[in-house]
Amino acid sequence: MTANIHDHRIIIVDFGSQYTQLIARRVREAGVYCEIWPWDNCEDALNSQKPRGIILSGGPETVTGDNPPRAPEQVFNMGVPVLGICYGMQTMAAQLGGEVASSAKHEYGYAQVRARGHSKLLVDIEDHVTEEGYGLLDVWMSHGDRVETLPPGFSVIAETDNAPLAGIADESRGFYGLQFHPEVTHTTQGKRIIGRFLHEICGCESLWTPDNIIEDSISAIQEQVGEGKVLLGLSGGVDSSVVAALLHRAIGDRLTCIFVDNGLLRLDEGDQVMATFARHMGVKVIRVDAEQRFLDALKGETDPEKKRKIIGNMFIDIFEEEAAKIKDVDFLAQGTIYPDVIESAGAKSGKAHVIKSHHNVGGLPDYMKLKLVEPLKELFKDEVREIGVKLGLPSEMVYRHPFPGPGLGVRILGEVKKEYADILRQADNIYIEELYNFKLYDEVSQAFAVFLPVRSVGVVGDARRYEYVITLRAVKTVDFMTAHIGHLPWEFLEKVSSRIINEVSGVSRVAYDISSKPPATIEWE
Ligand SMILES: Nc1ncnc2c1ncn2[C@@H]1O[C@H](COP(=O)(O)OP(=O)(O)OP(=O)(O)O)[C@@H](O)[C@H]1O
Ligand SMILES: O=c1[nH]c(=O)c2[nH+]cn([C@@H]3O[C@H](COP(=O)(O)O)[C@@H](O)[C@H]3O)c2[nH]1
Ligand SMILES: NC(=O)CC[C@H](N)C(=O)O
Ligand SMILES: [Mg+2]
Repeated sequence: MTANIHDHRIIIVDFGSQYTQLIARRVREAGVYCEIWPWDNCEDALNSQKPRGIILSGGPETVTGDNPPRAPEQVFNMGVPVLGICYGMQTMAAQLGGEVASSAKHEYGYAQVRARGHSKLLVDIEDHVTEEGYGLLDVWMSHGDRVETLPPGFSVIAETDNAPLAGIADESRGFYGLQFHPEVTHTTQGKRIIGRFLHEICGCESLWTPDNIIEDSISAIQEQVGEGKVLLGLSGGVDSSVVAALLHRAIGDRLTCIFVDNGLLRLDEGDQVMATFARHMGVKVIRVDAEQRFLDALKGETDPEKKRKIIGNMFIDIFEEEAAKIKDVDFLAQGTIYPDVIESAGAKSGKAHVIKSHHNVGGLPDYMKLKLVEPLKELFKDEVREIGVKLGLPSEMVYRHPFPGPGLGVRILGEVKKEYADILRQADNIYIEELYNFKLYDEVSQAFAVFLPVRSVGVVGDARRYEYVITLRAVKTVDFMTAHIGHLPWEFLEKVSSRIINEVSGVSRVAYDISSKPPATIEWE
């Protein structure tokens, strides 16, 4: 590799836009590494990281309010190009001597922008061309304020009827502002505009590719770990599996994985994890069969929160016991990914995080003195998946729906019993198998069956049946914080229902969960 993949980097200064992560996604997709830093805590990062360009995000505040968020002055003194988007453009204009005002005309949604002049940013990028030869862009807007007077040195590069200054630039300094949002897909030329800024204006090369990411993380791990030994909790989920594959490449048999079979896994999951990692990839995996311990600990407990705590604590106990058996472990690896980092740093840290802390290995006590190895902490989930495939993991594993650490424990309502877990495993397996058969698995974000410990009357072969209920759940979501129900076709649901009732003894009825989140959650407990 000639240049280091982190050398060509962009810093995104976050003013609290809902789309800041999307900006980062677009920059990464264009092959350029970037980090998001909040506007009031980005100065050290700007000084130490030497970005090749800076993007100022949008945000909910108004530039004309009292004490509005500001970009640190150094943003404009570093000699690198700056792209301000929406609030980012407004604050750039205000800070550099222009004027911004709240407008009576708000623009939300679709708008058509006329490109003016021939700015480096927009030239030859257009959806349509007017008779006079102006380029027209179909864009997405979301603002109430607008730039009224240009700062000295700036000219207009785009306009709409409502915002005569919809794009501004001082090309001699490489400063650009866009009132519309190039990061959203509704702005059809958005990718090209961002690519233009990164490659032609900032001079960034596309170094952020899966192969380079892998090569770079491997050398980073080797440097950090030296001759040390690493322990990893392997669940068979996407993140820990990719960490295992990376660490295995980096340090070979100095990696030990611990896979805990808690009796709350999906059908044959334990065997699959062992087959993939231990047999095919040659990774050292210790399988701890702890089904009975988990079932004993859960016996009689019906409260969802208490069940989660019992499961989480048992994971930690088992981890500690196993770690103590291995000599000289110095590091503990975790599958922390970039959204976890952003969420825990941001003001709205929380929900997703609290949920995960129930079972996460992050709860290990301090006295273990293990240092953390987190090779995925700069990556988004889709980047993690891409490098997983490159590392040779089976794509069914990499593109699997997420599976919560407490597993079937939160999908068996009330008390957990082995009998219930066995029924649920079979029903869930039929559901997932048919999702693949009908090519619907990738159409939903997460799908699973739930066991309801109530009985319902049925009739089979003229005989009465009085058995349990299985509910099917499927959701579509981007971030799992909110979710729509999956619209699965009736013929599919009919097939799954009939197979479950016919093939799984102990089930007399199948229902479909039609609750979105909020107000329901994705898991039932
Ligand atoms: N059965 C298990 N055995 C060992 N470690 C586990 C087990 N279940 C969870 N863990 C640990 O807890 C971490 C968090 O679990 P989580 O489900 O969030 O991530 P994941 O399983 O790696 O990926 P995914 O989100 O795709 O399921 C895992 O990365 C793993 O280190
Ligand atoms: O690793 C995890 N440990 C947990 O304790 C946990 N609880 C819920 N989930 C997953 O998080 C997403 C949102 O779930 P909820 O809407 O039920 O909160 C869904 O994807 C859930 O499967 C968990 N994941
Ligand atoms: N999306 C934005 O960045 C909005 C900026 C500012 N709050 C406005 O309404 O104009
Ligand atoms: Mg998991």
